[in-house]
Amino acid sequence: MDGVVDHLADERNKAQFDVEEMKIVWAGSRHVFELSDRIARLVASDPVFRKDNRATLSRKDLFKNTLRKAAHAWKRIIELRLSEEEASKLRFYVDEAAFTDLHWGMFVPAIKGQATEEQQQKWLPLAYKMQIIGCYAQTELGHGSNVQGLETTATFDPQTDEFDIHSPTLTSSKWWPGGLGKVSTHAVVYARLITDGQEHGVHGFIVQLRSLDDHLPLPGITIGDIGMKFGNGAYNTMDNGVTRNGKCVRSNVPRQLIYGTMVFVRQTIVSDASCALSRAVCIATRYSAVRRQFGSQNGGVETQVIDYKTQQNRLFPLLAAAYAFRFVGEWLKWLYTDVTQRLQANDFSTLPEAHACTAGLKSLTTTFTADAIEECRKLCGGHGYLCSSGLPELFAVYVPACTYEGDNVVLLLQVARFLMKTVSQLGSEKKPVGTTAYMGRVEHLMQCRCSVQKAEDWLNPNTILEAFEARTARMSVAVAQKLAQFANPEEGFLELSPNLVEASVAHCQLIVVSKFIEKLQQDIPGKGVKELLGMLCNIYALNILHKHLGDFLSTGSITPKQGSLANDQLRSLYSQVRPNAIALVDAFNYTDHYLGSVLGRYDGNVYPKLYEEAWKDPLNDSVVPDGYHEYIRPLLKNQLRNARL
Ligand SMILES: CCCCCCCCCC/C=C\CCCCCCCC(=O)SCCNC(=O)CCNC(=O)[C@H](O)C(C)(C)COP(=O)(O)OP(=O)(O)OC[C@H]1O[C@@H](n2cnc3c(N)ncnc32)[C@H](O)[C@@H]1OP(=O)(O)O
Ligand SMILES: Cc1cc2nc3c(=O)[nH]c(=O)nc-3n(C[C@H](O)[C@H](O)[C@H](O)COP(=O)(O)OP(=O)(O)OC[C@H]3O[C@@H](n4cnc5c(N)ncnc54)[C@H](O)[C@@H]3O)c2cc1C
Repeated sequence: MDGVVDHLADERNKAQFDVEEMKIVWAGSRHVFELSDRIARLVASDPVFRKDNRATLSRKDLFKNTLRKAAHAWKRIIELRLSEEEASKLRFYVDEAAFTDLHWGMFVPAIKGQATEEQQQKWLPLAYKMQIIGCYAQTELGHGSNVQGLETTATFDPQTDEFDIHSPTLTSSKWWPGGLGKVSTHAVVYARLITDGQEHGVHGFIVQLRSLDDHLPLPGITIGDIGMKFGNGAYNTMDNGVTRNGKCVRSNVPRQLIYGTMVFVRQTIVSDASCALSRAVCIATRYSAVRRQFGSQNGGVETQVIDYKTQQNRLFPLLAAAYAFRFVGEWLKWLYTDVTQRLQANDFSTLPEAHACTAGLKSLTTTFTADAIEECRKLCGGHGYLCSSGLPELFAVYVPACTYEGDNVVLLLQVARFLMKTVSQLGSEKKPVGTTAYMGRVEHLMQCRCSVQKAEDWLNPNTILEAFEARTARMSVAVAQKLAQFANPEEGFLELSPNLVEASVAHCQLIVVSKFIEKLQQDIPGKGVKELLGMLCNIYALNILHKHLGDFLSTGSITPKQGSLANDQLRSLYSQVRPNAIALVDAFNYTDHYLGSVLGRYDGNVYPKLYEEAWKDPLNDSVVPDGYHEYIRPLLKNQLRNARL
């Protein structure tokens, strides 16, 4: 910040905690912090990675621009001999959805997780060196959620020792896979395996799509892009493909390993939610401290909008959620590592819980984050609607996360099945463990009473936990009892699906709250860091309690008076967090390049930069617009003539 006026300096001076230590907590470790910081600066200082007005580029220019950046990123990765961790951070900070996300995020993990040793030895070195580019081709025009309903077939031909991959209908065309449309040379294609005329369910097959010489589709394969998507720039940097297939190579793995890839990808999506959410919150918080409206006394300065309690009530729960999602993401990563080690040893016992946790938390965090980005846009008033705020593009890129890698409602229904199974096994030999261990105390949770008598009693983590556990246990048992009244359980499941989804949401919220509380039990160094995190944890939990008061009251988990005290405590927490708000978003350590927002600039110098940015719009290239002579001038002349008549 040398030589630059910091308009947010007063705000930064108010902080009551050690921001540098909080940066380490946010990053996860000093090593990750230092690595991220170095790579973020490297990307920000490279002119090729500049984010040149993506919103105003044509689809073709946008796409070519993305190819250019992806090629440059790879060049830098090779030149600088970056490690896998550094390379992945570099792609993250380049911040442009591209085929590489799918190559590294799905194609490589699918091979690692599902291919045999021999197949890995053949394909992984090629993929690691990007001598082939891969995508993940599961979804078809006719089926996405219903994986068992996929129509593409893979028929083994013993004569040629090959699989014949066939899309027999229009609806069996692979439709949506990222990177497939224009770039990928290979794909992991999901198809129904047929051998000796017998079906063996859906499996993944590595298929070469394009020639490695001239990039033309191989014989029998038709490929293209599926067309423009939501938002002008945004996700349109990505080619999403449609293809109908011919022949291929081979694979045959247990079904559970296919599941392992989905568990992995959903886990990364949860971590990504905390990134997208913190980015939007950083923009809205900094701008809320810069923006002033009303409240001027005797010609003095007006009130910073961040000081309005309504602004705090909308913004601070989002800030708290960013931290909450960060910590639950860390835990989920641990869970994934654990389940992977078990799968490798043929132990599938923890897979159902890992599936329920990743599916549920993917759903909870992406739904919340998509809504929160839009809320941040509104928190920035009119200027939030400008592309230069960074928020419209962030929303457009982010919102499909509610759909891809499993529609969020479909995923919550998976959690519901797991919950119902857990409830049905209560009282049997099989004791609930892990995230459902609380169900083991169901008798207590069905009748316990919340002890809160005054607002501060809500600061006790055990009180919060028990209220959340009681709410979830009671909702789950109530819906299980209703289900039991149906002669046909599947019919009951369909009929009661809205209640089941609500119970699943409650269960997932409980996981996030409990993982935040567990985080606070760790040794966290730095002046005031733990205290601030404690406040954020309480805001996260009490805001949910306030927003879902109906659940807590209807299950009798708390009384109306206790609900009202929780809200009083929330307001008090907002006042305590307020002086720390800017420092709490500084702890994300985002560069201005990554934020891509005039409103969220580190130095808070918003107005001159907004003005400058506006003049860069191509519409301002000429003072008199194109079309004046054709459409405006004749109109004005006609009006003149009419007026004279
Ligand atoms: C690229 C990496 C992502 C990085 C994120 C960061 C992003 C940053 C920038 C963003 C920019 C670009 C990135 C773009 C990324 C886009 C990626 C998108 C990729 C895709 O969308 S790929 C397609 C994904 N498709 C789905 O997820 C389909 C959803 N459907 C299903 O998962 C399932 O079929 C189901 C609905 C869950 C189940 O259906 P069904 O009832 O038919 O059940 P099954 O017969 O299949 O199963 C029965 C049995 O199995 C259990 N089970 C199901 N799934 C799993 C699992 N995953 N793991 C473990 N167990 C599973 C199920 O519970 C049943 O058990 P039971 O018999 O009851 O005991
Ligand atoms: C940007 C983007 C990128 C993608 N990338 C890839 C990729 O790389 N590879 C790939 O293979 N796929 C990809 N997809 C596809 C994606 O995985 C699917 O779109 C997703 O799984 C949802 O499936 P669907 O489209 O069939 O939705 P549908 O299942 O048709 O959903 C439509 C509606 O029906 C509801 N619904 C469906 N089933 C049920 C049920 N059982 N009970 C209650 N309600 C139900 C849903 O909640 C939703 O409201 C991508 C999609 C997008 C948007």
